[in-house]
Formats: sequence, structure tokens, C-alpha cells
Amino acid sequence: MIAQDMTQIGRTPAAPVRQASQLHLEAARFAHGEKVVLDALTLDLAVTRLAVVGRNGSGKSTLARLLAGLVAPQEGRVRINGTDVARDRKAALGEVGILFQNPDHQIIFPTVLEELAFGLAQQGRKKAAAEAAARAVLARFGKSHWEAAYINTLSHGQKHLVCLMAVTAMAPRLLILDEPFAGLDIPTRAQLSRYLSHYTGNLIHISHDPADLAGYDQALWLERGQIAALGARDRVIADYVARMTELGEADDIADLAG
Ligand SMILES: Nc1ncnc2c1ncn2[C@@H]1O[C@H](COP(=O)(O)OP(=O)(O)OP(=O)(O)O)[C@@H](O)[C@H]1O
Repeated sequence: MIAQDMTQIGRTPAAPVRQASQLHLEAARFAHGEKVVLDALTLDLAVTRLAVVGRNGSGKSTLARLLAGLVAPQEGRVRINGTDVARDRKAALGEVGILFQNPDHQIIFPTVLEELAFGLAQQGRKKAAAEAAARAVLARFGKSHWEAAYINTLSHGQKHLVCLMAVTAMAPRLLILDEPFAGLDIPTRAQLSRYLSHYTGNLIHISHDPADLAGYDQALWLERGQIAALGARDRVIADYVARMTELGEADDIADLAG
């Protein structure tokens, strides 16, 4: 069951609702060694609900990591609401959070409370205040009984929920979701989806499944590290699905994305 007033999850009551987040990428480049993933990517966009699609290997997760400031562009600039998210990590934590596809890549601490309190401490709260705020988030999600649970005893979906609680506890204005529903059963997926639809901050949602992206107003289609299309969700997703269907029906799969 969803606890209490879901509109307040991750936000204090006084927080502004869905004030757009401003993405600013200026000729951003990111390569893994010789492999250039994103090249001279330029984007100025006000985001409330943005869907991101693209083939395997097109650079979506790399873009997510750049936007979250987990990696810095090797050339160019990435700013979210004016913050250089890779350099100013403390300010970045209030601007942007990320939910990975695999919770095991995100979780650091053994227990649920420690995991939730960590991000809050990173934002500058003292240990006791961070733990109190973490307990408040657990209560809001109806999961106070998880406080002392060892995360390695939780299921994949439950770990996902821990990550979602941890990231929303920090109340970032922009939350990036990198295929958050992969591997989840239908009820867990529905529950997470409901939590997310009530998140009062802005969302960027990466998914291969257009059904996950209903309710998003804009969409960005990434192709080999370049923007293939950006605009109204319905049009971009329709064009993307048509193109993917066309490729899927072709016998020659030599054109599989690098
Ligand atoms: N650590 C790494 N070392 C080398 N190459 C990498 C590394 N991580 C990613 N890549 C390469 O970067 C490219 C983009 O990867 P990325 O994970 O951003 O794509 P994606 O669009 O998120 O893919 P998917 O839909 O499969 O999750 C791929 O070609 C991938 O092989």
C-alpha cells in the first residue's frame, strides 16, 4: 500500500512543484578509450517529463551518467540548472539524482537506513538529522519496518525501491531513471510506476518500452551518440517505433548499433 500523501514524496510541502529543470550541454564529448560514445552533443532544454529512447549502445546510459555528474565530459560542458554537476557534487545532489537499472550498482551500505541516510549526509546533514530524515522517508513509503533490514536479504524489486527511496530522500529537482522497470514483476513495476508518477520533481526516463513512457511530454531519440529526434513525445516515439520495427523486420542485421 502507498502510505500517506504521495504528492509529498521526496519533497517538503513548501517545495515548488515541477518547476522545469534546465539542461545545458555544450559540445559535450565522452569516450571510453578509443570508443567515442557521445560526440559534440549540444542541447538546451527545459525538462519536466522527458522520455529517452535509442538502440542498445546508442549512449543513453552514458548521457544519464553525464547529466547526473557521475562522469565529466572530456570536452565541452554539462550544466543542470546552472550547476556544473560533475565538479560541484554537493550542489549537484540537490539538482539531479539517478536511479540505475541495476540496484546492485547503486547500493553501498549493508542496511536500508544507512543507505538512505548516506545521501542526506552527503548533502551536509549531521548523522542524527540524516537518519531522522531517512526514517521520515521510510514512513512516507510505508516501509518503516525495513529500517534495520540487510539489503542483501531483499529481492531485486525491493532493492529497487530502496534506491528509489534513497534518491527521492535527497529531493533532487531532476530525477533520471535508467530503465528502472527492467526485471521487475508486474505488481512491483506498477507500484514503482505509481511512486514515480507522483514525484513532484522533473523526470528523465530511459526505456526500451514505449508503454513505460506514457505521460511524458517530450522525447529524445539518441542514435549512435547523436540526437536523432527531439520533440513532442507522441511524434518522436511513433517515428522511433516505426524505424525500429522496420529494422527488426529486415533480414540483414549487419546494421546493429555499434
Ligand atoms: N566501461 C566501458 N568501456 C568501454 N565501452 C563502454 C563502457 N561502457 C559503455 N561502453 C560503450 O559505450 C557505448 C554506449 O553505451 P551505453 O551504455 O551508454 O548505451 P545504452 O544506449 O545505454 O545501451 P543499452 O540500451 O544497451 O543499455 C556502447 O557501445 C558500449 O559498448
